Amino acid sequence: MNQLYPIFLKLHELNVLIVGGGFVGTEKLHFILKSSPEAQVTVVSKEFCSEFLEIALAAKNVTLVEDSYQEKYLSGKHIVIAATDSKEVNRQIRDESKERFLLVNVADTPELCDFYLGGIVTKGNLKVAISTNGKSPTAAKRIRQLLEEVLPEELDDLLDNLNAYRSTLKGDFEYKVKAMNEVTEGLVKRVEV
Ligand SMILES: C[C@@]1(CC(=O)O)c2cc3[nH]c(cc4nc(cc5[nH]c(cc(n2)[C@H]1CCC(=O)O)[C@@](C)(CC(=O)O)[C@@H]5CCC(=O)O)C(CC(=O)O)=C4CCC(=O)O)c(CCC(=O)O)c3CC(=O)O
Ligand SMILES: NC(=O)C1=CN([C@@H]2O[C@H](COP(=O)(O)OP(=O)(O)OC[C@H]3O[C@@H](n4cnc5c(N)ncnc54)[C@H](O)[C@@H]3O)[C@@H](O)[C@H]2O)C=CC1
Repeated sequence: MNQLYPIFLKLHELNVLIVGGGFVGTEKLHFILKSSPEAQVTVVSKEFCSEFLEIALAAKNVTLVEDSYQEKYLSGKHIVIAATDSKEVNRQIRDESKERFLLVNVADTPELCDFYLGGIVTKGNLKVAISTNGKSPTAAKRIRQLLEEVLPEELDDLLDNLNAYRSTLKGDFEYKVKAMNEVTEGLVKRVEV
């Protein structure tokens, strides 16, 4: 059983540190920005690969620091992603993050992660996050691609309409729950064949 608990973070209001601007750092930044284009991210790396720079420089709130990792870079951060190619440096980042009670992801070592990044599908206001419990990141990618294709764009109109209806409802909480459940009943009804 997958016992991870997903939460939806306001990365445009939190400070993320990524250490390592190579292949893995690029992948992580790409998917963070795809889901949260205004995420506030600082990236510390000895060097940055060209794909990384392309993505980072086009983003709104990404700050680059060309340096070796030092503990001082944890200051003011909420979330840390260690993506260097050195196990020792990744371990140091993890240990120093834990001392500060920061949430940390070590891309190459699931056992050292407080959280995993997942496959993410966004359709307007709807967001679906996919986790395979670290069993197969490639499966998470494929399921993400599948859902991106099958979930209709109109789902966002549905959410807008439901939100408009919700704000017209007068009455107590119980009444609102009943009204919202009634109007959405058709969404989960099996189609009779
Ligand atoms: C545990 C986790 C920790 C974390 O990184 O957060 C982790 C760990 C590792 N990934 C590895 C490899 C690959 N990762 C991907 C892709 C993705 N990896 C992502 C998440 C996660 N990867 C977390 C678990 C998520 C879950 O529960 O499923 C995704 C979903 C999200 C994201 O990265 O943003 C993103 C797809 C995004 C998308 O497309 O939507 C591909 C495929 C590809 O790139 O095409 C490969 C190559 C093929 C393969 O190995 O499967 C390795 C081996 C490294 C080595 O051998 O050196 C490890 C380490 C290990 O498992 O030991
Ligand atoms: N979780 C995932 O999705 C995946 C994880 N991995 C693992 O991730 C690790 C990183 O691999 P790559 O990104 O391909 O390596 P890479 O060599 O492309 O990038 C490493 C980056 O870390 C930087 N760096 C190294 N030491 C540093 C230090 N002390 N301070 C700051 N920056 C430093 C380098 O300058 C470079 O930019 C590998 O151990 C690999 O096994 C690999 C593939 C997928």
